[in-house]
Amino acid sequence: MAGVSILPAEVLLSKRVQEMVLNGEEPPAPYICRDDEATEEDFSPVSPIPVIDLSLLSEKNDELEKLKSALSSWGCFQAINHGISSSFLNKIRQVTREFFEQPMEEKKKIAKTVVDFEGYGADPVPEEGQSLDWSDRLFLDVYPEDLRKFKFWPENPKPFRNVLEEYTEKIKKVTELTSKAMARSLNLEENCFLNQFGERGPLQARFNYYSLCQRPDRVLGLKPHADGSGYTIIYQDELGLQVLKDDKWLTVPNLSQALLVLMGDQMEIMTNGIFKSPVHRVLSNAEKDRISVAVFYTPEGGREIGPEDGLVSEEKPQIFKKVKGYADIHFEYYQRGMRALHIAQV
Ligand SMILES: O=C(O)CCC(=O)C(=O)O
Ligand SMILES: [Fe+2]
Repeated sequence: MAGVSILPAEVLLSKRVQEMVLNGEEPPAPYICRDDEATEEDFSPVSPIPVIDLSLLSEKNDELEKLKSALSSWGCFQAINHGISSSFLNKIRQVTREFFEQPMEEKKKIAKTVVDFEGYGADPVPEEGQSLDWSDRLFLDVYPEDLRKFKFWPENPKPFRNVLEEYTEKIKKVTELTSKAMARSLNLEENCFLNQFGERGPLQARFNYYSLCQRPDRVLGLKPHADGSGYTIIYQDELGLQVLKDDKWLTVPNLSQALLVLMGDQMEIMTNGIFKSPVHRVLSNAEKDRISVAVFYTPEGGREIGPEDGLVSEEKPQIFKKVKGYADIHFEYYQRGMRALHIAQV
């Protein structure tokens, strides 16, 4: 292979993918993670991920049943009528795109190091042998408000900060509505999941920029993983996200008004395995760049979470035990390219 890179991941991760693309560089070896011939499957038609109308979930009706079925089989659904207008979603899209379009010097004002989480850059360096993602990120803690570190919030584009503050408030409402509806769909007291998350259950926003790639058959925008969150709410502006279902990669449709609600491992634990935390990944694309904004909703770190009592019985034995600090354990495994859910198994 021409131009095999001997640069260690630390060095590569201190350089932005967007810079390499602008310089016309081919993906260096640590990014190469695919030599399969999966490209035909890659561009398979979008899949029938259930669409749930959040405005219909306040009553007991078919929509609740649909929600339960979606989360038990797919582990995700496309939420519509979630209370965030398309014009506001457009604003989030615009400030995200404008942020990444700025010159590198501007973005580097809020650069993170390769060991940090918050700020602009790449994920922390994974364990040796793990491939790198063909994407750049801006990661920010957005809730609770007193945990915001404004030194990492972009000053430009100017509206970024206000738009993100408003988006956080709106997403917080979506999590309240969704958490209650999920509980009711399982015949549980509606606040049970919210109580497990805790009042200060954090929201973290990850703005992802997936640059064009001339070798989409060799790299991934984001490697296969399941989220360590309670659940994650994703806005995307182009196709690329795929969910693994019955051993097949299925593309999440790009509905302009929808938000994808995707279960993380901690909801799988809290529902005693009824809701599934799906493995997902993001493809690279040679023709269209892509942004997504993923907001992770996670139980407070110091709290013990576990299966709801109402979901455990003689017929449905407890399959997960109570765990604390799961997100950190998840991350350690993620860095090794592994899932962590087994550590919570009984
Ligand atoms: O970019 C996406 O659509 C998904 C992002 C994602 O899975 C993540 O940030 O964990
Ligand atoms: Fe994810």
